[in-house]
Amino acid sequence: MAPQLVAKPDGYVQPTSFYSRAFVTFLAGNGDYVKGVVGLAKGLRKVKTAYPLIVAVLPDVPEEHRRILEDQGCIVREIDPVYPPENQTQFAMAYYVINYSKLRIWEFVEYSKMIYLDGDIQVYDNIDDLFDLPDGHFYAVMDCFCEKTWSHTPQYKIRYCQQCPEKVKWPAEMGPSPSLYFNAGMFVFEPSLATYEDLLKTLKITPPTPFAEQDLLNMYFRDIYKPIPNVYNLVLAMLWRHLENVELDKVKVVHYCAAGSKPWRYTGKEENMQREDIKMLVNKWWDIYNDESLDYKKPEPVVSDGTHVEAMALQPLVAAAMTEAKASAVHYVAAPSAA
Ligand SMILES: O=c1ccn([C@@H]2O[C@H](COP(=O)(O)OP(=O)(O)O)[C@@H](O)[C@H]2O)c(=O)[nH]1
Ligand SMILES: OC[C@H]1O[C@H](O[C@@H]2[C@@H](O)[C@H](O)[C@@H](O)[C@H](O)[C@@H]2O)[C@H](O)[C@@H](O)[C@H]1O
Ligand SMILES: [Mn+2]
Repeated sequence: MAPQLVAKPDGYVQPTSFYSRAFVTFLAGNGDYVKGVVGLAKGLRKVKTAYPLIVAVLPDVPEEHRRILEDQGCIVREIDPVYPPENQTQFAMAYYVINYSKLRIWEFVEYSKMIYLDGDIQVYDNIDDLFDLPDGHFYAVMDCFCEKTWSHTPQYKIRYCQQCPEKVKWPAEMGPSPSLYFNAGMFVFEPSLATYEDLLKTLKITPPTPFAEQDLLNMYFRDIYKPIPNVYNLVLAMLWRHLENVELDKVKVVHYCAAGSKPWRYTGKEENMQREDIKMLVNKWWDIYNDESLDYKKPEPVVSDGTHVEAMALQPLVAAAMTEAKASAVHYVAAPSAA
């Protein structure tokens, strides 16, 4: 059954899908980040999200890892890499160069609203309400400038952080204080081909910087960026840098981005990794990862009496409808000119 098609203002024929909303994450390489994505898929299932999880994979993600993700109810979509212009930049982490490929998710225009989540994020409470935030803005949580990964910046040098702007004030002689800056491990956005093309065009003329695509996104969306509370993306460094800004029992989303905090690689040896709150959060991640009751179960046939079927169970049907819609979309667009 081909879903109805809707022509959008920019001429794109958009298939109305079962979901015009979805979570999306990004996976590159044949390493252990696939564990992060499996954990994320199970965490989203545990909080009973109504929306699917799309995994944008680079070509170097092996078939075996793609199968593992599909068996966990994910919709796996291959994307082409995006490289920054030739550069001599020292990225904060050498592998950040692959993170520019995240920009491909703006092409996922069969969805009107998406929430991007890094693979090293876990969702511990339902955050579907974020999909209802007003359109036309870019929502994300403010980052912290206090880790040494920020030592290249003027704010780090004067110990200024947007998390406590009163503690060390931005000096007038340094000009206007920096715009609010978000962590790009989690954000609410609206896919759009026009935005996608413009982002790639902007990338081509923007010298790369240490935080790679995160810096580019902050510059690009600066005028429509709206901060959301840090319960939606707890950057772990907040625990030892700005504990006064954190209410751990209210946190819904944890971002395991501090050095040594990736649960699937945790050794406890790095700085801050012996903290009780860090050990608790790493164990919490493993409890979900190891919970077999959270594994995806192939769906029973969709019942005809309208009973709500768990969203993740509809994945394959949605993916099939997408493919069919895209095929008919191509046919539809071709028909008028043939007339
Ligand atoms: O080898 C890698 C490195 C990164 N990533 C993806 O890129 C995201 C951003 O990298 P990371 O989270 O390590 O950056 P951080 O937030 O720790 O600075 C990860 O969450 C993954 O989704 C990946 O798939 N494979
Ligand atoms: O490629 C640039 C990266 O930038 C961000 O990394 C974090 C991480 O490096 C922490 O160690 C820092 O303390 C934090 O501030 C910084 O934002 C995003 O989480 C990640 O998804 C990716 O976009
Ligand atoms: Mn991350």
